[in-house]
Amino acid sequence: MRVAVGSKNPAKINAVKAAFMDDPYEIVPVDAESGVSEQPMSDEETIKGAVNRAIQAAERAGADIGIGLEGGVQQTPYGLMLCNWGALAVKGMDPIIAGGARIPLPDEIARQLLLGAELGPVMDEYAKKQNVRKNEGAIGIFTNGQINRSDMFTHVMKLLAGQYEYQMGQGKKTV
Ligand SMILES: O=P(O)(O)OP(=O)(O)OP(=O)(O)OC[C@H]1O[C@@H](n2cnc3c(O)ncnc32)[C@H](O)[C@@H]1O
Ligand SMILES: [Mg+2]
Repeated sequence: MRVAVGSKNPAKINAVKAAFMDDPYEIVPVDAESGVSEQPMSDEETIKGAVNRAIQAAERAGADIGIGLEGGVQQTPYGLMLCNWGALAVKGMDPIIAGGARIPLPDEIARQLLLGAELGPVMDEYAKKQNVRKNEGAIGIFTNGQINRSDMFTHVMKLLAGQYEYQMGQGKKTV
């Protein structure tokens, strides 16, 4: 079964591989547009990005299942939180969604995002590293390496794959 992932980011692709490890699955990374801003600023926008990527990835790769993983931030009374969402799309079914772990961003990072900067470059400058977004991610830096971006997306992927299996088991039909 072909599983298309709407991203070429290794932190995301590794997470999809971890959830669809078994033989019948072939993982196909493809470029897909999120259709939302480069830096989504709410859960709603981030979910929309994940769903758009999932649908487009499945279409572009002619795959049975499309996966979209999207990172963003959400303002809360406790600070600007990192938020991450995943979507799994199968033709004829409503997209399945699942959210990732969240932590507040330090004020110094939040301030820059609220002024319009993107988290990727802000994190590289802060950590004095390159491509943090493709490696440990902001979540890896701010959890002292306890949970990296791939771990976090792996959890999201298990939430997606598990809901998909459950719905299939309940006899939900695809058209
Ligand atoms: O190639 P794609 O799949 O687009 O992967 P990406 O790393 O750009 O990831 P997203 O588009 O999902 O994330 C939206 C923005 O937030 C940044 N971002 C999200 N989570 C991050 C993290 O954990 N560490 C660093 N940057 C992150 C990312 O660089 C983008 O600017
Ligand atoms: Mg991006």
